[in-house]
Amino acid sequence: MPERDAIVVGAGFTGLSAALELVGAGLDVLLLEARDRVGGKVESETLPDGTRIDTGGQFFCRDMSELMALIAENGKTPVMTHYDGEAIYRPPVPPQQGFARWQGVDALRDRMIATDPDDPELAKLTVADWVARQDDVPADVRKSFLRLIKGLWCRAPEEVAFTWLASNDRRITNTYSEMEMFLPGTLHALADQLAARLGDRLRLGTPATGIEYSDTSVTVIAGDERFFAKRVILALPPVMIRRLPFSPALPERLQKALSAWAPGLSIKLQVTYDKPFWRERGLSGAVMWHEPQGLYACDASHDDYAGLIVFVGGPEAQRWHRRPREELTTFIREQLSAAFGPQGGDPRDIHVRDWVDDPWSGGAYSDVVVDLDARYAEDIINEGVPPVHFASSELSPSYPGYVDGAIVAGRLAAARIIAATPRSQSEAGGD
Ligand SMILES: Cc1cc2nc3c(=O)[nH]c(=O)nc-3n(C[C@H](O)[C@H](O)[C@H](O)COP(=O)(O)OP(=O)(O)OC[C@H]3O[C@@H](n4cnc5c(N)ncnc54)[C@H](O)[C@@H]3O)c2cc1C
Repeated sequence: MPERDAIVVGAGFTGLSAALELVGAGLDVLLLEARDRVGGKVESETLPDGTRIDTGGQFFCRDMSELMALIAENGKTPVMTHYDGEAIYRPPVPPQQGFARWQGVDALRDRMIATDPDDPELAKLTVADWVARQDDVPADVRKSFLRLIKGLWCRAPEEVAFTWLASNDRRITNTYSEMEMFLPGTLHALADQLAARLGDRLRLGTPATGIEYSDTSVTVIAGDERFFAKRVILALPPVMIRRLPFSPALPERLQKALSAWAPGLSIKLQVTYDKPFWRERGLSGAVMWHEPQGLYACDASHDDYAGLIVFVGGPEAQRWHRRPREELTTFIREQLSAAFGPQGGDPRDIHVRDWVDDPWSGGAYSDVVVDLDARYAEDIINEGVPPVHFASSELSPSYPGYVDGAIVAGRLAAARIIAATPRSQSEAGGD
């Protein structure tokens, strides 16, 4: 049987970045993807008016250097997210009070980041436990912080492990808003462009259904087919890795590390209007909901397209996932009408992408650690069991949970394989 240097499973930004890096080093690589498209949690759809929209990952900022470089290399030009004007707070508060509240949330985040990772007092706390202990902080700031966790990490703060969140946040170092810009032609189009460089090294519609491994080789089973390689990178989020059967079974500590994670719960809605009417009223289009918790809206207009994105995260997303779609769109119309007046509740179109329990992503925006005993889960997964390697945005040393983190994680996993591959071999392969 022909044995490749490496197989990469999963063609999100992690897998695409890993595969391109390996090909660049001259290795013989095959990338297997379950879906009939690449991009993973970066995907797109076309609205009835012909506008292509990102229904998954979309935004970035100039601090995210790997993604910025990739965008530039691929000849794409970002547009700035429109933030001029006042944000709306729901229920309403005077803008200055709302701003002060968010400054308080930022300070609380800084306090979290500054905690000692080795403090045994913190080891068994959930995020909600830790916030409850910050009793010198005003109650509305603490509530907004919890709202942020639901909206950004898409799980109840009563579940999320505090030391994991603090460690995660230490690696998210942007000074500009992470939603500073986006690509008008979609970020997903960039994933397509990367995939095109792989040619027939990419196989779509080929879900891995099992992994067999020894010290020196790996077999990836995909239904009736078997693919052989010296090494494999499973470029999948932890919740998706643990669905795969391994033979022999993974070491117990690795199984425990993989089971420490829960998928995020999120729904992304794209609400299209005839024009960005809020701008005429001096509004930015951003809406921060204190209640219901886990909702956030921002302006996603560009060129001739006018629209808002509404994110629903955490328990609120779980609740709507179980209800009929029409009830969700009615609820969103009501929320936007309450925020912007009747025009807000009368959009031209509402597109809904529900990521809760997604069959190939598990959830979104990323997996989070909910096992309070799993302090070293990321290190253990990153070690892997060579020749089986693991990579995903969640496991990145920078911007975990973001597309930039996925690129970094994929390249790092590829670097481990390249380092372990004899030099003559990596020089002999490739294009
Ligand atoms: C709604 C939403 C909004 C987001 N917003 C942003 C944002 O604005 N900015 C930002 O930076 N990030 C954002 N993110 C997060 C970002 O998209 C992810 O962190 C990143 O794309 C993850 O990349 P990945 O390659 O690690 O994982 P994934 O994208 O999950 O890729 C894993 C791939 O593996 C495939 N797969 C799964 N199981 C198998 C199998 N058994 N066999 C073969 N293939 C398999 C999947 O189909 C998928 O293609 C958002 C995500 C979502 C969903």
